[in-house]
Amino acid sequence: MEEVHVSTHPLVLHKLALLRNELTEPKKFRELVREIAQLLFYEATQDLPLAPLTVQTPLAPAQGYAVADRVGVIPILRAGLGMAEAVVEILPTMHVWHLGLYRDHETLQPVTYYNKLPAEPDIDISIIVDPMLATGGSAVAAVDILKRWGAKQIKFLGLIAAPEGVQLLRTAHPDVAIYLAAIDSHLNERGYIVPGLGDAGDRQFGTG
Ligand SMILES: O=P(O)(O)OC[C@H]1O[C@H](OP(=O)(O)OP(=O)(O)O)[C@H](O)[C@@H]1O
Ligand SMILES: O=c1cc[nH]c(=O)[nH]1
Ligand SMILES: [Mg+2]
Repeated sequence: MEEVHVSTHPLVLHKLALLRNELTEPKKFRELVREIAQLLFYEATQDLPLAPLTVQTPLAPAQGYAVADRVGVIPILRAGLGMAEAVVEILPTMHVWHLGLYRDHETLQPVTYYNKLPAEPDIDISIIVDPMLATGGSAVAAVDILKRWGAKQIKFLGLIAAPEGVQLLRTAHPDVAIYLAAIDSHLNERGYIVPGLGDAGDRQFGTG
């Protein structure tokens, strides 16, 4: 069973409070999503394998390292887009494969509307990014799709989860490590995380 990592980093906690604030407007909200995603990505990539290499400095050869595995980020549209752009800034060699899933407002079940994965997996580590892990239906569906595709090592990177979503994802896919900024109290009757931050897609894109 993989771990659930909930960040305790002061910068993450500081920025998370700003992100939750209902007065934070979309421009600032997108900036905070980007910054928190980068901090969590740093934590989620602590175990990336390295290959040694030699570089020539202006003075002498120096021992260095390069990330050895091919890493891919899979944003769940729409809300995962800002997180994907943020992590690619840190590791520009990453491939980005988009998955479109939305949650039906009545049934709360995920509906797949876009899948841009290539025929064969071309990455060693797949990192799914989506700010909200609510019922967990979307995350489980995304992992199902990646596993059917042939992905071996999968991580989930989110901002805020409900206990229900963490439980569902861990039960369905115990081999997926989960990285979060917070696990909140519960889901309300409409499937929203409480206290959460509202609708992450709407708050990033000014819709809703
Ligand atoms: O854990 P779940 O209950 O499946 O809910 C989480 C999903 O809901 C949100 O997406 P939404 O359906 O609002 O789509 P959007 O990103 O296009 O706004 C969120 O970004 C997750 O993808
Ligand atoms: O609280 C929630 C739950 C699902 N999706 C969101 O954007 N927010
Ligand atoms: Mg939404």
